[in-house]
Amino acid sequence: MFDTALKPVHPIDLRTYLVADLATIGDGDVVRIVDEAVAGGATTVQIRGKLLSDAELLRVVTAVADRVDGRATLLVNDRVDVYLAAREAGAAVHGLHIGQSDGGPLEVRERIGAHAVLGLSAAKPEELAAAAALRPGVLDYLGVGAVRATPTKPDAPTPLGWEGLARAVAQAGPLPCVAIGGVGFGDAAEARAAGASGLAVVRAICSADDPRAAARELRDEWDRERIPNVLSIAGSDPSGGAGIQADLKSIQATGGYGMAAVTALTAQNTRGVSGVHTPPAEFLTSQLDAISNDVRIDAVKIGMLANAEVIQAVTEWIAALSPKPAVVLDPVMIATSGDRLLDADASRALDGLIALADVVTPNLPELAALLGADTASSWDEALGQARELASRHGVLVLAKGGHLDGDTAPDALVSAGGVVASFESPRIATTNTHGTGCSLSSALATIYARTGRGADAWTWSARLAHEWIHGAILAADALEVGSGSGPLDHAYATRAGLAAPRRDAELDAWWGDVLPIVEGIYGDDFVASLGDGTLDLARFETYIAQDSVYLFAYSDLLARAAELSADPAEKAFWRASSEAAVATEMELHRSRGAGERVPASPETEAYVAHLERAGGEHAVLIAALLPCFWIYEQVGLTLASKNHAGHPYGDWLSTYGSPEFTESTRQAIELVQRAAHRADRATLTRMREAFTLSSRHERAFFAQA
Ligand SMILES: Nc1ncnc2c1ncn2[C@@H]1O[C@H](COP(=O)(O)OP(=O)(O)OP(=O)(O)O)[C@@H](O)[C@H]1O
Ligand SMILES: Cc1ncc(CO)c(N)n1
Ligand SMILES: [Mg+2]
Repeated sequence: MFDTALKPVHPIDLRTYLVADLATIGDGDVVRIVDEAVAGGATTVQIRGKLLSDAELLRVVTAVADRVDGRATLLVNDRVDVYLAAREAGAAVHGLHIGQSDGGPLEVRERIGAHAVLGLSAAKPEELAAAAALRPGVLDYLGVGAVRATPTKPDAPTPLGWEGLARAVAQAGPLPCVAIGGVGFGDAAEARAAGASGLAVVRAICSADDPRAAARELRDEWDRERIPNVLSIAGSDPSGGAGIQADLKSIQATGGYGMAAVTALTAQNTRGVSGVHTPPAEFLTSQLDAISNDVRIDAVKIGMLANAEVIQAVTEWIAALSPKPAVVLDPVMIATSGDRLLDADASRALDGLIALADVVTPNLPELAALLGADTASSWDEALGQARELASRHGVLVLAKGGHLDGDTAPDALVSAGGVVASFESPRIATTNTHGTGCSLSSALATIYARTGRGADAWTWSARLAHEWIHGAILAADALEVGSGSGPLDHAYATRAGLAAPRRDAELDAWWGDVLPIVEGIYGDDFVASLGDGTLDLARFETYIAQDSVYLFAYSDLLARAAELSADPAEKAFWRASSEAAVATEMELHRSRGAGERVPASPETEAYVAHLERAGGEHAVLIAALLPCFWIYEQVGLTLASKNHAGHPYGDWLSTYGSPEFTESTRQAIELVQRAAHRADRATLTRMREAFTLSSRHERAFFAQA
């Protein structure tokens, strides 16, 4: 028997929400359809029977509840009496979903008690604001739509579209929202980008020949974070610091399933390479065929290739793959020890393989060798060479500055058009950097395969890979491997988790949560046209006027973060950020002659209200403040390459694409990360929710213009 008095332990799972609409199902077998859908992965089921009498609906609900028996959240549409009667009868039914006209949520909540689930349909700004203003515990979620015009809800107001959904989700405040109305297969990415917590479908499952397969497909699409299968094609380094050994550790550490085909065997340790044995290239082809004949390959990382025959074998095998996986080529030529790992005459053969890669990750000597040029002596020179290589092969180049001296270790993602994004971090004073390049390229391939979608996926993946490798190098000195240039600690995040709950991966996970929302921001025409300068000036001024209102409130909240900070250095950072926010705002608006302050829009009000709500608790407040740094920095970095003299919005692009803003973002990330280390589980959950909510508000803020 299912105890409906107990609220589901976890918040309601809206990911794959089936509306079993009896009018659509007609004389189909609703119990079978629901049972199949739940078996396929439907997480919540709503029984809707507009034309049935209470008695008829009760019979259906009871029958479905008996079959589902708590394997999914079961809700009744509209009919409070039917829900209460079913619960009285001990049926496994959790609650209700009501419309705007079905009596207010407060009365319904009174009648069904605190533990039942209650969802409400909402779409218009006033409906959303009213729902968000209710005290916690009245509503559990909102059904927001119709996203598209749909025959099953002919009386719905004009469709929201995806940007309308994003605005609605932001105005819903802390309430999770399920997107409904004309949505189905292929919509998960957009719905996630809008900040929704799931997709509600009618026909996609009710009218499917195979409801289980339909539900499974919707669920898999929503859970897009598959574990990617990543294949390393590289050499063996028995000391474990580089080659396939490092690749497998890196792939696993960054969320993939690692496989490896061996191109060459080296006799190697932390002091150098004492021998190389390269089996016949035909045997490599046998290894590769064994994999591609059996395993879905999501990404390939190519490392040491040894000679021209091996390069040819790999080129032919990659060219024949269909569908083509993401390909990262680490052009390994010289080991950290200086020993050659690629025959001198083989560099030319590499050109054919580079053309098949998505990203090439040369260090400075390799970059020069690929161009037949001298090794760059400065970072700017290296960037020029990277751009040359990118345009020659139509490939992205992740130029690595590890070999430079100086107090930072810069990396940069470069395309034929120039620098797409750069990632600076302090150079770590250690000699244990054996295999950093192998590890970085494997991490990049894996993170891309795990999270990559859309135009800037390589940028985010490169950023996450860069942050991951930084942690692995920082942790290297704790290892005791060899007397030369030692390896990294690829397992640092997991190892740390074993000892004390270090949560470096925590913010990676938070960023993963909001990645789709950030992608949505890139997809909105406001940001795209801001970047290429075609944005209508009036729209930009609307945005800037609201930004002025927001920055004033935001600077107060940064000052509050300073007050709440215990650590003097942290206090100083938030206070400086508060002053910078006002200064930025004054500068941007003064230079544009913005008039007096305009009243706050609903989006601005909702965002500031959210930050105010977070303002009581230091850790939650700084988590809520972080997206304004991090998302603006990402947008700024991504648009930076579109900046030029005379760009109509060059001031905005320069502000948010500047190294100073990147540095303050990095500091803000570190401070929130530190607070996350100290937080207990409940606080961490509140921090993560605040971070996600702010990200939604960021998207709505851009979209309002
Ligand atoms: N001392 C350091 N401090 C911080 N980051 C570093 C340091 N050395 C290397 N890195 C980073 O490690 C990554 C690999 O860069 P590097 O130039 O070492 O590649 P590589 O020479 O191909 O490495 P290897 O050939 O040993 O695998 C880059 O992201 C770089 O910024
Ligand atoms: C096998 C192998 N591949 C790559 C490198 C590059 O570091 C290395 N040292 N050894
Ligand atoms: Mg290397």
